[in-house]
Amino acid sequence: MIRDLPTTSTSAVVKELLQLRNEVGAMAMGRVLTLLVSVAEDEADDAIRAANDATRQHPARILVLVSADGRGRGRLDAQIRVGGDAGASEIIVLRLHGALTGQRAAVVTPLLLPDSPIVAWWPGEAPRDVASDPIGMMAHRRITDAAAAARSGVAELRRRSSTYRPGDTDLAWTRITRWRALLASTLESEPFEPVTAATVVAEPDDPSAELLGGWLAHALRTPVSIARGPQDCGLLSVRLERPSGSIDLVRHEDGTDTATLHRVNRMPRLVALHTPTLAESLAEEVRRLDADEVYAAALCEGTPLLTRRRSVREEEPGSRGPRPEVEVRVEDDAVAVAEAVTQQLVERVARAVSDRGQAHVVLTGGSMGQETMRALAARSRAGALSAEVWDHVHLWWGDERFVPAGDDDRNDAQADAAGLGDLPVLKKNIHRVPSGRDESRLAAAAARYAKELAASADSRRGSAATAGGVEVPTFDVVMLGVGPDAHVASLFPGRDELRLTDVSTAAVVDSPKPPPLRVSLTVPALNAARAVWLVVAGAEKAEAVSRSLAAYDDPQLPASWVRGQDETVWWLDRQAAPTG
Ligand SMILES: O=C(O)[C@H](O)[C@@H](O)[C@H](O)[C@H](O)COP(=O)(O)O
Repeated sequence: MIRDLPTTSTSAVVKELLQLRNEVGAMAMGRVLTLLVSVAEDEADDAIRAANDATRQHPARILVLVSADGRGRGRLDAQIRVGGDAGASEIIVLRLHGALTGQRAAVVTPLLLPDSPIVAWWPGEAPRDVASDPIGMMAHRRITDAAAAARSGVAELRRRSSTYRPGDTDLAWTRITRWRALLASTLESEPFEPVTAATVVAEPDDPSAELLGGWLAHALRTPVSIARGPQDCGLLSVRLERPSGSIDLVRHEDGTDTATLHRVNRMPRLVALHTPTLAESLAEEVRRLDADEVYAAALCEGTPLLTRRRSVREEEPGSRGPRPEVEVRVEDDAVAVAEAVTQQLVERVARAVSDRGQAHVVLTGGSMGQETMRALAARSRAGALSAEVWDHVHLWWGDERFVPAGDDDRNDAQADAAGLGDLPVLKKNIHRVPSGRDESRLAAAAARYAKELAASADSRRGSAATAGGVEVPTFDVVMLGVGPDAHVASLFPGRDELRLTDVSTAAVVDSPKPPPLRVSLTVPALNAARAVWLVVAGAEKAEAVSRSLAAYDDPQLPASWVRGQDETVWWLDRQAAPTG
């Protein structure tokens, strides 16, 4: 039953309410909780809906104070809903106009039940100090939502922290309950090792990430950094570093409410990671009346300890201005492409060694990986670079198939067969990706490769500052073959690995191109290179090439994500080159 009372008074509302309760058969009002909602007009409908849903599981009266229009004469419009129209209880909506907007506590007091608990909720903007606000002062608990504030969510949390009083809570905190539960249960299982550092990756200015980081910093007494992920990605991943390797909880961005938990020596585990709706979060908070001490510690003691990192891939398309320049070079056929590429490669290597004392080159697998290795071996045999130069050359792979050492399927074995052994490179400078066949060992292999990359990271990239992040040598040249689906390395279309921003390697399972298990460098690791060269031949690649050239960070076209710091070159044969 719904009763509208336009231009009314609080005493008239009380009278009407008593009468309605009699008519519909009043529910027991004894100790029922009152949810006091303070909201602006444009947010009122959503808030009432969420409050109604939330209190279906946990019966409560809902008293909504809508600040309609602050100008003009004071006026009160009311609406009362009881029975079926009010879910589990009763809803009283009070629309305040003019001077009455400043007297919300006085308006609402006659409608409160003696001795019954009060929870105050500000779905949008909240007062600076909620506990000192007249409405907040009446309440046992005060629920804010930093994510809904008009100003920066992180700045809003700082306010909450500086004015915190027991009983305060924030829905940005409630939204991470499941994250906390998953991380806590992972740490409670073997191996019981201390966490030495942690990183939370999230969209910029995400208050939930801030609170999760604060919780980790306080609970684990460890350095925690917040790294920027792509705009609008929400809370993306958490990495906990331990001596035996890291734990990574990575949310899937495909709307499935799932995540993958990666741990050393364990199979990656698919876990449910539901992001609660507004009503669900509210229901969780309405359920308790005691102060949330864990929230208090995360907010007040943890968040001030956080450090901030910019991810290497700093912003998303659109916010980054025009697409970076790429160069396209076309040769007659695959052999000519390999010739041209390796001619440039030896020049770059010589220059790098003379300028910086070493050269780091990333090799590709696939058909062009073999073609370029054959050409490079021939150049080396012809004396293209002196032994002193070769002594300072490091070779890496952009990806590797996770099969046993020496298996014909391995990219390094194919490079060996194509003449790698003819290059006078020091054995210790040939950085092969760890081999194996067992999926349970894949994450550890990726982690080991990341460690090896980090050990070669030069100081210019600030190894200390990037602990737990993308630590790789500044590659002089990264060569990448491109698949007909536009994959590069083992970064396949639409897959989560493409969006990793703060790890240098990814363990890939279920690769659409066989074999299924692979280790790949990530986009930030590849893009840390001075030069990224996409090396492609064959008509079957033409479509992938032209679509990738026209795109920019398209999740369906991994080749459109890679680019070098100084240059990005597409080396194509005629068949792969776009026509016209
Ligand atoms: O391990 C791999 O499969 C590769 O490293 C892969 O990224 C390759 O470079 C492309 O798939 C192109 O391969 P093709 O040139 O053989 O098509």
